Amino acid sequence: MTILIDQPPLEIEVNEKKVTNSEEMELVLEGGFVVPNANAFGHTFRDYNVESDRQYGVENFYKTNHICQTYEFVKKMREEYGKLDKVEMGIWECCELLNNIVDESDPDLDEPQIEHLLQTAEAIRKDYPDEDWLHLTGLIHDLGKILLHPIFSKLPQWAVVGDTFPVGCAFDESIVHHKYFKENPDFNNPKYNNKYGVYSEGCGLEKVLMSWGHDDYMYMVAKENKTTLPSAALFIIRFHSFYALHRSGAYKYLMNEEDKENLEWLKIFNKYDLYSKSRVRVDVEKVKPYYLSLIEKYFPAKLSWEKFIKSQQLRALKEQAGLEFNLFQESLNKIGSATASARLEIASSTIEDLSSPLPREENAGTFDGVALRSWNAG
Ligand SMILES: O[C@H]1[C@H](O)[C@@H](O)[C@H](O)[C@@H](O)[C@H]1O
Ligand SMILES: [Fe+2]
Ligand SMILES: [Fe+2]
Repeated sequence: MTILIDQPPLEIEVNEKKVTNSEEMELVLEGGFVVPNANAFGHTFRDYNVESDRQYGVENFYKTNHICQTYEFVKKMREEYGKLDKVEMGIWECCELLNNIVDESDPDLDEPQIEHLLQTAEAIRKDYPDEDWLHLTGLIHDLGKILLHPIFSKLPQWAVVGDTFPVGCAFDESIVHHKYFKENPDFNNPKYNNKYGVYSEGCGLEKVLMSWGHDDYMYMVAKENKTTLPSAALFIIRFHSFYALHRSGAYKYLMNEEDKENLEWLKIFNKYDLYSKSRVRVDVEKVKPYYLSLIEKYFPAKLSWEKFIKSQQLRALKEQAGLEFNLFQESLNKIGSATASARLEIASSTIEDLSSPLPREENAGTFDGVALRSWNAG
């Protein structure tokens, strides 16, 4: 029997079987991957309203994210980060740097990101052994989270992670915690707050500005460094967090024919990205040679990345962070004082980080392998 889980299909159906074991129903993807019934915290995947240890942080994350991600903000970030002339680094080096990064927007995972990359890639590899490009896509899809790294850009979480959505047209109601968009300046701007906004029917997603974060950044890095990965891989990287489209079917009218084909692969990819999240760790050393061979096949040994933002952008970010700070203060009034002071500390340190002097240009050369290793060890 073929059934679908968790959302109505768009153009394709990912074949899944429902099998019964002694106590509960499990969902099995066509290739054999077993979709777990619950995430590592015992809740349904992507439940943004269930009370859990992560719920407060995740909701607060989306509040800030939805208020700060405006059309203007995205345009500036794309311009700045599209330059890609500051740092040279290989793909695997970047994976290793994600060893210390935890994503605050994710209700399903609090493991370091390198685990998530390998879990996704390995789950795909088992079910699609011949699609090596898709294994590598699994490995690299979240590498853009390097923007959070203290020795990289150190952007605040709201500017890096979480589900993404188009800016420049109306925010669809299917977007997680949609209510917080009311405070986004674009919400009341007649240029942007209607179905098409600055876009047109079938214009193609390539032309659509998405809220700024790890997806768009990694897409730029892969594309500009002339990866030989197929267009479906680049599409997956750029839109894998666009749940409003691939899960809820919103914004379909912006797609062109090529987008529709690529969306089929994205929907397959998404099952592995989402449901492979677990506490079971992959043996990094064991799988490393395989992934190094794929990296060599599809990428140059060193890629160019944009690491720092310039003063103008920094100022803009500081203003946004001021907004973030206010949000924290507002929430302080609502929660108990012990947690409140802890939150205040976090908020203030975000502001401090953003106010610290700009890194000097001469620091922005090739990565020093030794320095990187010692940072990791420390
Ligand atoms: O919280 C997660 C996380 O940031 C993922 O990397 C992203 O792809 C998802 O869309 C989001 O829900
Ligand atoms: Fe992601
Ligand atoms: Fe992911």
